[in-house]
Amino acid sequence: MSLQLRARVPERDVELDLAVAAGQTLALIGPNGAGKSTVLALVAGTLRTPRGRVELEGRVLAGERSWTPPHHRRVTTLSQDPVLFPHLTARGNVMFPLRSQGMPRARARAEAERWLTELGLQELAERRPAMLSGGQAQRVAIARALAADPRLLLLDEPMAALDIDVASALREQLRRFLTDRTAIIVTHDVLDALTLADRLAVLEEGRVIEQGPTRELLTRPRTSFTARFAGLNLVTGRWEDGAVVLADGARLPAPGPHPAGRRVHAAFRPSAVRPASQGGIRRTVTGLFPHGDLVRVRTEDLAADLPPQEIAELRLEPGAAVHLAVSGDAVTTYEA
Ligand SMILES: Nc1ncnc2c1ncn2[C@@H]1O[C@H](COP(=O)(O)OP(=O)(O)OP(=O)(O)O)[C@@H](O)[C@H]1O
Repeated sequence: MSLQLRARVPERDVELDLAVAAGQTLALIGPNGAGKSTVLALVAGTLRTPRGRVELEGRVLAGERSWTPPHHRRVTTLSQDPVLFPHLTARGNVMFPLRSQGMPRARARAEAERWLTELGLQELAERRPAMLSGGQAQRVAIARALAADPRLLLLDEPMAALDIDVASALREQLRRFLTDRTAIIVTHDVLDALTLADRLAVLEEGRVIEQGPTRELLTRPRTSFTARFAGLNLVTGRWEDGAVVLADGARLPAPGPHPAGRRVHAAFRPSAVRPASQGGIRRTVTGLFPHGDLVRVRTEDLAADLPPQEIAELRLEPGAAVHLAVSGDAVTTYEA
């Protein structure tokens, strides 16, 4: 393992045990206040706790008797808001960490040029941050972060402030750069997790509630937060004769088989859920939300994506009862 973190921060009710293998990217996801920023702060060294241990590439950065200050950790943070030096040009910003590491000026300049070119910024090398767009400034920040050759890169929602097209281009560039680097990314975006992260850790109330390979977790989620992040419905029940029987007795026909009576999860997309004239799963509508050219109908625990015409015909509105059916071949089942 390249990074190992084991820490308790009692004043935040956070207790974590996380590891990232060398060359891998771990995505941290979870609701507000789950502890994601706390992890980044512990690793970057901006938060110190007596009950914590952080090891990077076999070196103890924080332990009972040792402490490496943030600027000696070779850990670089890239946040949503690129913090560039306003008085330096784009090139000057990228050169800065290299010069601080003692690199001679001419070599630092050549290195900076190389990274600016990698990120398609060669034309903007002379510009100061005030003359750059948000996306350009973020690319300069990435060039600066990568030029410093960190042992670990911490990405704190790096695309959150950018518009969709810019974010998508930048995500692709980050994907290339992260291929063999060790990194942690905090994100609320499933695309970031899918394209950038080898593994996913789900945090809730200061604890890791689920972790594993990204694709595995996003196709077979085990918690409602992960399912929602993956855009899936998740229900749990007992397996009986080709169906998952939910707590309220509703039957969800699904592919198996599983041992009779075994507790199983069933995951399926909201687009696989249809209104049923009768029978099916009876639920109450809790909210309606625009979703592309469809409307996402939310109930207590299930979501269905339906055309607006159908919403009107069925008079679906918050508080209305609805019967739902799920096409069995769209359901994935796995043991709980
Ligand atoms: N400076 C602080 N002092 C004390 N408690 C804090 C501080 N910062 C955060 N906390 C608490 O620590 C817990 C974890 O917060 P943290 O900021 O790590 O969550 P997060 O997952 O990053 O949330 P968000 O998605 O809102 O950024 C929360 O209960 C929060 O209230």
